[in-house]
Amino acid sequence: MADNSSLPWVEKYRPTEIKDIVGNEETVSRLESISKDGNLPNIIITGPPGIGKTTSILCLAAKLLGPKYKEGVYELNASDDRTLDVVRDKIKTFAEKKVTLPPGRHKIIILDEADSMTSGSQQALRRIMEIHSNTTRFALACNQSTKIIEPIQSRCAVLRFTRLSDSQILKRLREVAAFENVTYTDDGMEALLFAADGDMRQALNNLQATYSGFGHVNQQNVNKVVDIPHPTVIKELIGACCKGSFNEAYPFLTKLWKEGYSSIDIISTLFRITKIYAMPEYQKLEFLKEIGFCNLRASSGVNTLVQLSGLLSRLCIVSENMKK
Ligand SMILES: Nc1ncnc2c1ncn2[C@@H]1O[C@H](COP(=O)(O)OP(=O)(O)OP(=O)(O)O)[C@@H](O)[C@H]1O
Repeated sequence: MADNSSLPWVEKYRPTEIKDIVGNEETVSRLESISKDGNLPNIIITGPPGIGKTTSILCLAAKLLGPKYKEGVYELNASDDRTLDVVRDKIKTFAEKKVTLPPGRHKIIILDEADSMTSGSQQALRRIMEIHSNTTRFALACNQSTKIIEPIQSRCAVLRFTRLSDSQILKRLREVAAFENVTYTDDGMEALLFAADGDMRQALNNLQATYSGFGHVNQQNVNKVVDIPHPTVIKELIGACCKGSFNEAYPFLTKLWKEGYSSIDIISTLFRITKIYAMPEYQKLEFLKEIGFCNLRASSGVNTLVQLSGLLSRLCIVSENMKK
């Protein structure tokens, strides 16, 4: 057996069979039926990063082609050159190559992050797709299907993946932790889930980074590894705003600012924690509204400490008004 002890855990624990893919049950069951009847259409799998899109395609290709996988699959990753010439050249050459496959099976071309390809490359792809439809199928993974040109979209079955739930990620983290003899606390796992925000790759990477850096996974160690504003600091900040105390809230903001977090980092963590923070419904709605406006300004380029301070003051005013 190959020694895979030095592999990153995301690779070591990458599912090799469709049934082991966590979450997105409906889409995964469609892949399962494609793998059984063997009738693979051209497909686009779309959704946020780190949730199993590429893994699903690899599992499907392995199931469909079995021992012919090496000969019958051509994978071009985002890190490979995928300029117009390469698409015309390499992909076309593979599509034209004669490979003897089991009856009813097709060669498969896998393109990761297909939405990062230029529209010229995509146009070339579309032609190849058309010409070689008898022998070759395409499986494209992307974050945004809208960035794939219409003519390709209309030739493909589009399968959507969504972020994984905390409980789905937690179950997987526990399994991996057990295999790797990782000791952890519940708050350590919670911190991993919060930082991952539905991204399994991120969760596994942070689990491994925390364990290899500190030998134990607890909240404190996870927060040293993950690069998001410290949730405890944000909670304290929200608590101070709920009391209507700007003077108490402001030092938490300047602490995060000095640590180098951007407005968007701070606002998005503020948003996620406010959503689950225990406070009266009306106050939460007002907080979320203000955070939304601030996010709008920050994403249109107005991302100064003054803006964020203004947000704090508005949150405090909401809380003060509620006391009346
Ligand atoms: N649904 C899942 N079930 C089990 N493991 C998963 C799942 N999603 C992600 N992983 C783990 O995360 C790693 C990365 O997953 P994958 O490459 O499939 O993500 P992706 O959705 O294609 O992301 P990207 O859009 O960034 O390419 C896998 O090797 C696997 O270890």
